[in-house]
Amino acid sequence: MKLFSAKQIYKADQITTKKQGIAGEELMERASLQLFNWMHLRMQGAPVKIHLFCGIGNNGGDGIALARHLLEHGYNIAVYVVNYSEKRSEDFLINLARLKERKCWPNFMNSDDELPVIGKDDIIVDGIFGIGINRTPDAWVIKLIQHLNNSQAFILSIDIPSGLFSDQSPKDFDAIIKSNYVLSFQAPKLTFFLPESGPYVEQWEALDIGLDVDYLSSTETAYELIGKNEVLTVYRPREKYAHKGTYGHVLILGGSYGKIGAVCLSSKAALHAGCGLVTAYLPAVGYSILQTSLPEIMVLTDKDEKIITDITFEIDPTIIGVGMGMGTDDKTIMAFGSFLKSNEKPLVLDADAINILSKHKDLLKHLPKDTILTPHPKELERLIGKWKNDFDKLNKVKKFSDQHQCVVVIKGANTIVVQNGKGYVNTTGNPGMATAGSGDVLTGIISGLRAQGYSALNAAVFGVYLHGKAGDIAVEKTGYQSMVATDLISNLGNAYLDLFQIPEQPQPSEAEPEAQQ
Ligand SMILES: NC(=O)C1=CN([C@@H]2O[C@H](COP(=O)(O)OP(=O)(O)OC[C@H]3O[C@@H](n4cnc5c(N)ncnc54)[C@H](OP(=O)(O)O)[C@@H]3O)[C@@H](O)[C@H]2O)[C@@H](O)CC1
Ligand SMILES: Nc1ncnc2c1ncn2[C@@H]1O[C@H](COP(=O)(O)OP(=O)(O)O)[C@@H](O)[C@H]1O
Ligand SMILES: [K+]
Repeated sequence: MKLFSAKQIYKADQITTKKQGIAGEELMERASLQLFNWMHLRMQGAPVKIHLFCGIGNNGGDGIALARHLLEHGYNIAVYVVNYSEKRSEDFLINLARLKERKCWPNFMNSDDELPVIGKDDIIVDGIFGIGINRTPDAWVIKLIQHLNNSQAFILSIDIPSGLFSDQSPKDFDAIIKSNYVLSFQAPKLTFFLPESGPYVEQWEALDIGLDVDYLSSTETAYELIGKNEVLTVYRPREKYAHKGTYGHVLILGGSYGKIGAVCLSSKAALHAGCGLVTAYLPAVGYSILQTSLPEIMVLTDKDEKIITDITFEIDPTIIGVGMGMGTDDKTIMAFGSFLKSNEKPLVLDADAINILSKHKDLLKHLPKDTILTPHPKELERLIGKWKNDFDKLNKVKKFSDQHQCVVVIKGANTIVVQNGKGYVNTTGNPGMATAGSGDVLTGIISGLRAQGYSALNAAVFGVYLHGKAGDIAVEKTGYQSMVATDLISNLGNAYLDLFQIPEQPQPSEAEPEAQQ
């Protein structure tokens, strides 16, 4: 699903009204009817108090139009106009007049007004600011936002939580509505998925308001949301006459004394991701551990007992995954440096391989094109330096990936894969995955996919999706706290199977007569 910028949404709005020959207020009417239908379906006329807080722009206009529909269906509403500017939008004014015609008089709130009492079982509709916010709100509006956040009432935001900017980071995090549910027009916004602003969106849903389909489908966006539909388009089916050579040979290179487990996890994950062969290359101490615990995996050892000191081998792998548990001993750095200078195989680099690159930036020029790097936030900071906020981080990563022609996997709650100036935002995964070794599993999965012939970008995007999906399936049996990295590997098969599961269709109830032929 495309993640449009505010500029693109305004453009879609313009093109839609022009092509469909409708006025802006008709589009607002469509939007507010969608909001109303969503609420009415769930509330079925329940007499719960609904407080609608509306700004003076089009987001407020949506709120005022929604208030009219709720009123006409007998809902118990209170409408407030948050009067933060004199510049009211035209469509807001049209809808305000329509509401007044129905004898509903909003409460006009100004800076020195008392804050309204809100019960914790009430519902708040947040239509204060939409994607048109362009500066930090005034202090009294921030006070109102805080008051709503502290009310414990359920908050339903129109389009975007008020105070969040769709394409940049807010400066004041006290000035943002903490939404329980966001009904976002046409598509969600990138900001819903970033670590700083994501916590303001508990749940979201996109409402189709019929924006021009040609514009939406032909417009390139800087970010895309990755779900099942998107990964199904890259999935490569297994062929009947295939043999293990068809699916590539992964070499997993890493480990040090006390961290052999990292190599075990990556190697096993690569195999479960479907590659034909896996060899692990690790310090001698790891030999028996690997051969005993993972009989399907071949092992090569360094001459050193505890660390990697020399990376040379006779085998011909399809792709090499490096860095898990490897350490940053001087001898390992030397070995990794000379390996990079002579290597021509595609690479997936994680953990200490990234840490070494961060300290020895001269080595970056030896990365083969399309190398995949999978840093967690600390490793990323070592690699690209500190960032001011999430948007600054994304821009820095795009620059780094362009400069070094690589794919960067920004790991986190919504992992984002970056290549060629575009970001792919993953939707699977859960906090149970914040556990030792889950990153090692991801490197293994991506390496396993790359070996099977997936492009670097597709291996990263699909690998991140499968990893998260395996976590989502695993958590149903383990719960968040007791999930461990091995559970991700055990559920990788289920994650593959889930790709082809069709959601169950609701069955007609027995009471309903069957349709006549
Ligand atoms: N195609 C779609 O998706 C459709 C979208 N629709 C809806 O339109 C919404 C966008 O509406 P919008 O452009 O009128 O902006 P909105 O967010 O209501 O802000 C109002 C104005 O306030 C101002 N302002 C900004 N920051 C401020 C601040 N801190 N303190 C004080 N003032 C501030 C600023 O004006 P300025 O003062 O800068 O001139 C701004 O213009 C969108 O989110 C969706 O709900 C639907 O109606 C149907 C189709
Ligand atoms: N809250 C979360 N939601 C979803 N995924 C998460 C969350 N926390 C961590 N993960 C995922 O778990 C993995 C952790 O990687 P990493 O920190 O490198 O672990 P390790 O070094 O222990 O192997 C990443 O793929 C990350 O995206
Ligand atoms: K809003």
